Amino acid sequence: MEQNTMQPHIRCSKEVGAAYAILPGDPQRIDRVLPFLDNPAEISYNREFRTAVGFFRGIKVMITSTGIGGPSLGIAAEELGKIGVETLIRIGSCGALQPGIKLGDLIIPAGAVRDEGTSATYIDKGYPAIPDPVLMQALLYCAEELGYTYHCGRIRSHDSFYTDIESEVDRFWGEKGILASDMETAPLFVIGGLRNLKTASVLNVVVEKEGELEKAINSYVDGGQAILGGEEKEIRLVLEMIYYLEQRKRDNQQIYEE
Ligand SMILES: O=P(O)(O)O[C@H]1O[C@H](CO)[C@@H](O)[C@H]1O
Ligand SMILES: O=c1cc[nH]c(=O)[nH]1
Repeated sequence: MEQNTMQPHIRCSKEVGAAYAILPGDPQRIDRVLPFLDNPAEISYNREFRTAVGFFRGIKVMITSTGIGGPSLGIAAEELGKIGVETLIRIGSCGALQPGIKLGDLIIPAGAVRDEGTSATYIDKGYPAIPDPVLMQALLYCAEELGYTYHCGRIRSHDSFYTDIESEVDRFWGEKGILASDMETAPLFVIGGLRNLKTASVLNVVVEKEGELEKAINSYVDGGQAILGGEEKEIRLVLEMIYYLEQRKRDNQQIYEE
């Protein structure tokens, strides 16, 4: 498919001209990113895929929601790659699997257990679900600079919420040192690796370990303060990281040209 072809699901083409895409699951999270940007504009909304563009300190970014789960994340990531996006960073929510991780803390995944179906349709489970190392290093640096509480380590991406064994499964992975669960990070990392896209993820904790899942997610939707604070931090962190990367690129170019 030609790169400038209108993509069937995200309904965007190469005309957008952004190298960076920020990926919330929830289309409404885009409303909380737009106040950080200059000249923000929504450019498409089809199914769960809502896209807006804007500028952060002069850098063009697009924000595309991916919906819930690996299949729709996979469609969004593939179509974004086809229109020339090079770097995809998820801003998601997650449930903590370790004690001491609090609502609104940030998780920076260094890898993800591939406990979902989408990435398995691409390649054997032995293929690692890991972020781009440069992006991860930049996220850690910027989180330190911003003074945010974060936890970096392994997470798990899953496909189900309400099976009869959810709590046992969570306990199992918690005992293996897994920090948190979400549904899209592993397929994002795997598809990124296979398609030569740079990927990373930042997750906001919306359920504490063995917390009441439904109550906690209702509280997020209803505007729970700690959780919304975490969301604002993940947005700011990712934007600062994009700026930091662009500054570094510019400095390196200057050194090269001198
Ligand atoms: O808040 P988002 O980014 O959608 O992420 C999490 O929330 C959804 C489930 O409530 C899943 O998509 C999960 O990964
Ligand atoms: O356990 C959880 C909690 C929030 N979101 C998820 O994807 N999983």
